[in-house]
Amino acid sequence: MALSGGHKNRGELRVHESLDELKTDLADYIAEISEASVKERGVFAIALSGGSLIGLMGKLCEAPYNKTVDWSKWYIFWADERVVAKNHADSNYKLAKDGLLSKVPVIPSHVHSINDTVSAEEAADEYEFAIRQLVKTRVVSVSEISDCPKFDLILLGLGPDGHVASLFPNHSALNEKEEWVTFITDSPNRHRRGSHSPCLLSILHQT
Ligand SMILES: O=C(O)[C@H](O)[C@@H](O)[C@H](O)[C@H](O)COP(=O)(O)O
Repeated sequence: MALSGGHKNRGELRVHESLDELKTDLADYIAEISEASVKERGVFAIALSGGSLIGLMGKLCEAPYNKTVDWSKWYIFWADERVVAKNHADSNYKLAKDGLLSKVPVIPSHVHSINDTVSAEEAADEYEFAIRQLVKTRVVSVSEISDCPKFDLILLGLGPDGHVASLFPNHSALNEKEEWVTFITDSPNRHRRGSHSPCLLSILHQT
């Protein structure tokens, strides 16, 4: 693994020689952050996205992580979700459930998926409300400089055009300042995944 970067406060860039090395490093990294959060706050709040991420997290389902990670302290959220049923092939919840959550002992009530039985607008409002409640009880921390939620870890893939979650470069959704969760009606992602997944929900604010 090569490390580069070094810009103050810009984080660290890790370049891996192989997919296997990347998967191991990612599992180690997540396990480390989880342990530190549980030690400091008693819980670990993680937000997932879709794409290749869940496949890359696969080692967490294997030894030693499946036994050493304190799964009972995990609270799981989605950085973005498609407006499809939870059992639809395009659902980011289904992706995570099949590839990770059904294979480790997370507590079902700690899995905060987006409601697929109401309209997308209602689901966004409901999700924001749920996060606000969990900020109040400090399951999700709060930013020191605003009232925005601060997850212990947000894992995002990066699309070829630079999009993360369902936030695309220059999209008007990037100007949203008030809502924590929003319904994006004209996401370019719909063209990538086909007409079954026209819209997405994204958590916008994290400081
Ligand atoms: O719902 C989605 O499509 C994802 O949340 C999306 O934001 C993904 O993370 C990026 O498109 C990167 O995808 P890859 O990891 O497959 O490159």
